[in-house]
Amino acid sequence: MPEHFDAIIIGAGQAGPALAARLSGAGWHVALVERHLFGGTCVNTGCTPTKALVASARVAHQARRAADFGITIGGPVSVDFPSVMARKDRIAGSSAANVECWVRGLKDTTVVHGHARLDGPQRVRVGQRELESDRIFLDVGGRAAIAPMQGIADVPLLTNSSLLALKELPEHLLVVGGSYVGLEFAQMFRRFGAQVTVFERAARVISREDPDVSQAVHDLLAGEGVDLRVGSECMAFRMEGQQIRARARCGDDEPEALCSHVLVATGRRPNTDDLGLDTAGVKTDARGFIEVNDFLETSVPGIWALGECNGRGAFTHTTWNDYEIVAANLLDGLANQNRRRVSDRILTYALFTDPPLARVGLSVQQAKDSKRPTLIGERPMRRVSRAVEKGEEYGFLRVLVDAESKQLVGATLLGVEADEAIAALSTLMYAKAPISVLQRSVQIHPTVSELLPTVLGELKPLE
Ligand SMILES: Cc1cc2nc3c(=O)[nH]c(=O)nc-3n(C[C@H](O)[C@H](O)[C@H](O)COP(=O)(O)OP(=O)(O)OC[C@H]3O[C@@H](n4cnc5c(N)ncnc54)[C@H](O)[C@@H]3O)c2cc1C
Ligand SMILES: NC(=O)c1ccc[n+]([C@@H]2O[C@H](COP(=O)([O-])OP(=O)(O)OC[C@H]3O[C@@H](n4cnc5c(N)ncnc54)[C@H](O)[C@@H]3O)[C@@H](O)[C@H]2O)c1
Repeated sequence: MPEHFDAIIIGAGQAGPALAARLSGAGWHVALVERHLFGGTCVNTGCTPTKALVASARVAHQARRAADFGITIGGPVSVDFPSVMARKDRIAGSSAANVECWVRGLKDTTVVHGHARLDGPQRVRVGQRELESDRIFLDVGGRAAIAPMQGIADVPLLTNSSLLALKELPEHLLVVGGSYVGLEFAQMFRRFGAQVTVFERAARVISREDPDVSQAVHDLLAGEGVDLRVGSECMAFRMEGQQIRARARCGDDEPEALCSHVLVATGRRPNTDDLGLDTAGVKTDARGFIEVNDFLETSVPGIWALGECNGRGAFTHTTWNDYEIVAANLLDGLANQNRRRVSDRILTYALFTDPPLARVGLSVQQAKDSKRPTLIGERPMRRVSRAVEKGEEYGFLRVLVDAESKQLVGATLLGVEADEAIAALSTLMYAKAPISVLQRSVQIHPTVSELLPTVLGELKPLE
């Protein structure tokens, strides 16, 4: 006999637990199925462990620069890699335990352990158990996608998950893919003392960004001794004794690296291939992402898809926003015209190199493509007094403003505290307020944010 629920949620990543809490809080009888670790990618193999490691790497970097600040450290700075990893494990482990404790404590939520598969539009099988509901929520996330490359079957490859489980510092880490995952790991492992090489297939790293932004991040990492090879096509691998020989083709150049470890950071794929979607008729796109409308409803009534698996966002904050949209539309009694929509979301994210790169809205190229008259304001971080005082002058502030409405349409901040300062700009965009609101505001001195009104006052036409 199937067990009946008011809602079945598959996946306890970033949307599942919060949705279970809200639905069960509203009196629904909920089943939450998780096959592996509570908290999903972000807590266990993504944001939390990587940002804990970025913090350790920053301490090592700053300690090496101690003399710049008039501080003497009595001897060379060394990195105790097992202790760094133990700290990361403590932080991520406690986060995962908190999520698990939270969901297990929810009244009216049944936690089911195991791999869930749809078996028709209203039924889910988990091992021997059959669950039934006319509302099913899929928050199954994604995993590392390994790009096809010659010889990869013959060499050991690491993904974000296995790299985070290493016990010893790699002597020479080769990172394939110079984007969010690859660059955060590249910088931190270099700071821990490994030799690091990045092979990126595109003509530049983080190729979704404007070319000068890519270049600034490239120079930042190169300046710390990361060897970056862009335009690395046709990567091939083979074992050479205990080491891995990697070769690429970059135009006329054929760079090679003899490395101890290879991290593949060539993108993500959704966990939809073994979910029984076909049994219910849930449509996916060519890459396996579940097709959803503006309310995150799939092609099958009564089935929603949230988070990374719907292809509408690949960040924790976008998954969380998906949860808010679905919960509000189901529970908040919103009038039809007030229903929350994915299209209300403004793109924002950070690359947590040190200093970080923070983005909201349009890039310069996208603003040009929009054909709207646009104004641009820029300031190097060396003209931001807080950055000078902190001895971290790398980077710049850039804002883009619609010339007619005088509303902010995008910003790129590269520099110390950029990941925090961007929030004022995204809030301005959500408020659909003219930039005069921020220009007339008083910000704390000395902060990076205090220069945002100044940059907005120094606009010129974007050519
Ligand atoms: C190295 C790295 C660093 C990152 N850093 C950041 C960052 O700093 N900031 C940021 O915003 N984002 C970051 N991200 C992205 C972020 O981690 C993800 O976008 C986010 O975790 C997606 O949440 P989700 O709930 O959609 O999926 P997930 O967190 O992947 O959760 C899905 C859950 O579903 C479970 N599951 C899957 N299939 C089934 C099934 N059939 N049955 C039962 N359970 C199932 C999985 O075990 C998992 O627990 C990072 C990602 C990586 C890889
Ligand atoms: N700070 C953050 O918020 C953060 C951090 C890490 C990851 N993430 C999330 O994880 C997702 C995945 O990140 P990612 O960096 O793995 O993927 P990505 O899709 O952003 O980048 C993959 C990179 O690999 C390159 N590539 C692909 N095939 C290759 C090949 N054969 N040889 C060499 N290079 C190749 C691509 O050109 C691209 O630059 C991101 O979309 C992001 O949402 C977020």
